[in-house]
Amino acid sequence: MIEVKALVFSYEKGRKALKGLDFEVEKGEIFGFLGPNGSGKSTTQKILTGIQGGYQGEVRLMGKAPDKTDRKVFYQEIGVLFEFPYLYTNLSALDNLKFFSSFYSRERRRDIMPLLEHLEFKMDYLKKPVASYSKGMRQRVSMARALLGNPDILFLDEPTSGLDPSGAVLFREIIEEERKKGTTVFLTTHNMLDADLLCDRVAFLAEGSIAALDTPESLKERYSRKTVQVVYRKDGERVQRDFTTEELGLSFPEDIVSIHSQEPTLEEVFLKTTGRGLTG
Ligand SMILES: Nc1ncnc2c1ncn2[C@@H]1O[C@H](COP(=O)(O)OP(=O)(O)OP(=O)(O)O)[C@@H](O)[C@H]1O
Repeated sequence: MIEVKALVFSYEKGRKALKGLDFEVEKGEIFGFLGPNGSGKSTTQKILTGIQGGYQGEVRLMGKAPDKTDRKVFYQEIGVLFEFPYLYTNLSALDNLKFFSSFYSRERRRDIMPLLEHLEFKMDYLKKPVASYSKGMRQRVSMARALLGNPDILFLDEPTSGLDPSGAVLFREIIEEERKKGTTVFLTTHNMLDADLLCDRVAFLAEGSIAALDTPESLKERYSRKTVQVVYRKDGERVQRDFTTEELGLSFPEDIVSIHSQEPTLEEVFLKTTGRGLTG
């Protein structure tokens, strides 16, 4: 669905924002694109969605170069939820969605009301201006806008940002449902939990290059310390120590308080792979 080969892009001469990206995303895959500020996520997203041209290398979405294909057709095929607000804040959710809906063909267009209900949008706000909505409510309308045309590829930038925990769970369920229908999802995020729970594969981006690309499970296994943290009591004292599983044996002699396996989090793997945190 998405093919990227040797993608290089510079905003200024002699300074590459993207230094040769290679990756492919299969149909129906949820692909995570993770990186700290300034690593090149937005640039990649702009190129993939046809907003930015002038790159070197090859980019194909459904076999077509996004900056050179017929825009009218292309924008029917993709759905976009980007971080910057792209709703008319003086209009209501209903008017925004009616307006955006008019761009889609009858076959693609989804009914607005069931979509908003599914996103648990508070209906008493339906006709109030978006400017009066909370961040979570705006995010629901933005997601409705992204899904309105039943896209083949869904671009999501920090989809759960501004949502409370139950809203985040709902959004993850909805993203999963989309994937089950065969939608390909390109997810840009700092949120390691979203990446871990949702993504089939993730790419770690650092300074314009992909530092690692694999399933969350494989990445974590690769950096697993293969130790178990045991808290036990010895001579009345609480002791905490890491043991290999062999060391531990089955007949651990002490009075065990708790045992924790030492699987790294995706965040720790990111730090090890790129040498940087996700936030700076
Ligand atoms: N319009 C622009 N003109 C010049 N340089 C730019 C422009 N936009 C981005 N850059 C530079 O390109 C590099 C990649 O930026 P990009 O916005 O793609 O990163 P990002 O990973 O999306 O960051 P963030 O998480 O902050 O959105 C950075 O060094 C940035 O300063």
